[in-house]
This record gives sequence, C-alpha cells and structure tokens, in this order.
Amino acid sequence: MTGPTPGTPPVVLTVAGTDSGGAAGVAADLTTWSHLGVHGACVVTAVTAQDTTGVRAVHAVPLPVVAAQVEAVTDDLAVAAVKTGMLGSVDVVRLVAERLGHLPLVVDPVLVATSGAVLGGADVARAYAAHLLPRATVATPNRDEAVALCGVEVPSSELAERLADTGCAVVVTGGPEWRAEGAVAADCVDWLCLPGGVPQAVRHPVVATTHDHGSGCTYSSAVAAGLAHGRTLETAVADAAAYVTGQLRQGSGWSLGRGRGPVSHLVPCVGEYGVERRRRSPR
Ligand SMILES: Nc1ncnc2c1ncn2[C@@H]1O[C@H](COP(=O)(O)OP(=O)(O)O)[C@@H](O)[C@H]1O
Ligand SMILES: Cc1ncc(COP(=O)(O)OP(=O)(O)O)c(N)n1
Repeated sequence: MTGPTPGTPPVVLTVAGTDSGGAAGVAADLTTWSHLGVHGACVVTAVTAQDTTGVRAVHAVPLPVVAAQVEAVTDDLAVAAVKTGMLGSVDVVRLVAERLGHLPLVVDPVLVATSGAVLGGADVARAYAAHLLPRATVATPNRDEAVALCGVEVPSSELAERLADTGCAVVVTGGPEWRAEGAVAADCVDWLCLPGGVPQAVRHPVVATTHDHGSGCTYSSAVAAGLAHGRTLETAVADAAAYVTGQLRQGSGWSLGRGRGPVSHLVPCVGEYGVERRRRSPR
C-alpha cells in the first residue's frame, strides 16, 4: 500500500459504467480527473452500448469481477476519495457500501439518463437510500433522481433537505429543471443541503447548449476531485459547478451526434475556471 507522497497526485476511484459514445460514465470521470490533478482508477460495473440518442444495450459486469476490481485497486493504491456512477444493481450498491463506505464518498445515484433510459430500477433506488446514502459524504442526484429516491414531487430545495435526513450532504443538481421550463434562465441553481442544515442555492450561469450529455458525471467527478485535494464540501461544490459550466461552454458550438451531444472533455480553455487562457494567434 502506498501512502500520499509530496508531488504525487491523490488517487480517486470511480465505480461506474462505460458509455460507448464517450460522453458519460467512466470516460467522463477519467477525463475530468486528468484536468483536475488527480489520478483516476476505475471499477467498471456495466458496459453500455450508448450514443447521443440513447442506450441500446446494457451488459452488467458479473458481481465477482466487480468485487475483484475493487480489491485490486484498494489493495495497492491509497484511495483518497471514491465516486460512484451507474451501479445498476442492488448487489453492487451493497458491495460499494460494504467495501468502500469508509472512504470519502461521492454518490451520483444514476437511475435515468437524459435520453430516458433506465439505468437503475426502483429496487436500486431503494438500495441507494437504505445502504449508500447513509455512508456517503455527498450525493449528487439530478431532480428526476431525487424524486425517485424520495418518492415525492416537491421543490428541489425540499428534495435536498429530505435526502439530507439520510445522513449525507446532498446536491440536487439543476440541469433538467431549467430545461423543463424550456426557458433560457439566467442561472442554473443546484441545491446544497448538509445533514440537519438549511438548503442553500448554488447559482451559476446557464449555458445554452445541446452538448450536455455526461454533465452529471462530470460534475460529481469534479466534486470528488475537490474533496481528494482536501477542499471543503462547499468549495468543492462551487468549483465543480464552475468547471462543468466551462466545459459546457466549450462544447456549446459543436455538432456531434444526432441527439444530445457530449459535454466537452477537452482540456479546459479557462485556467482555474475563471481567467480565459490566452489563445495562440494563428501564424
Ligand atoms: N445548460 C447548462 N448550463 C449550465 N450548467 C448546467 C447546464 N446543464 C447542466 N448544468 C449543470 O451541470 C451539473 C450537472 O447537472 P445535471 O445536468 O442536472 O446532471 P445530469 O446530467 O445528471 O442530469 C449541475 O451543476 C448543473 O447545474
Ligand atoms: C454509463 C452511464 N453512466 C451514467 C450515465 C448518466 O450520465 P449523466 O451525466 O448523469 O447524465 P446524462 O447526461 O446521461 O443525463 C449514462 N448515461 N451512462
């Protein structure tokens, strides 16, 4: 087992599925981490045949193979934080809770893709609420996932508050809400609630784009990177929103695929998410 060494990046582990279109899942997590200065390890739970228009097929990785990947990583690497994406089954949710629940844990409870594909059923939602949220540092459901976890349609701030009662901090992300309104709102609002706390609005500018597939994975990975660097949750959450906004902006003029194109996984063109890097002028 190797410990943290000065000059060595922290290790963050994703437990997630693959997206053959390269937008969401493991691809989003690893590229985000390469931008944010952490080493990414990965445990693959499922292989999806997926593109910008939807999910065609899902192959669940057998449970013993998922367990063997977890063991291989944790036996050898000092994992600073874990992020979960598509877990896909009750057994995998339980495995993560048992084997990784003692580490700083960001749970993105992937249940439904933007395309409408179900990536985790009602039994998986119940398993998240019973086994994983109580052990998580923070959960980052989008509004639809928060409704599925709570079983009620109430405002996002209240969903965050109810889910925080399970014992973890919660961010109910704001993407689908502004899309559903069909308007170009000035801000996206994510609702952060700490256990026993009052929901706080985390606002950031809306990007008008159709290239947003994978934004939830990218966001939750960025939160995990912030925690691995030792940032407070509030700072990690604000930095993650700034990072995903920059990546959405970078891909906003693209034309990739026939559906909702991938959020940009190219190197950010803003340094520390604020100051525009000087673009090289053509020779
Ligand atoms: N068009 C957008 N402009 C700015 N931020 C966005 C946009 N769409 C999503 N986000 C942000 O991306 C992050 C992930 O949110 P969301 O899209 O809700 O996740 P998911 O992909 O799981 O549905 C949140 O911080 C959300 O506010
Ligand atoms: C393999 C896989 N994992 C997760 C998702 C969901 O991705 P996310 O970024 O949360 O959201 P969408 O952009 O799909 O809404 C996925 N589609 N595939």
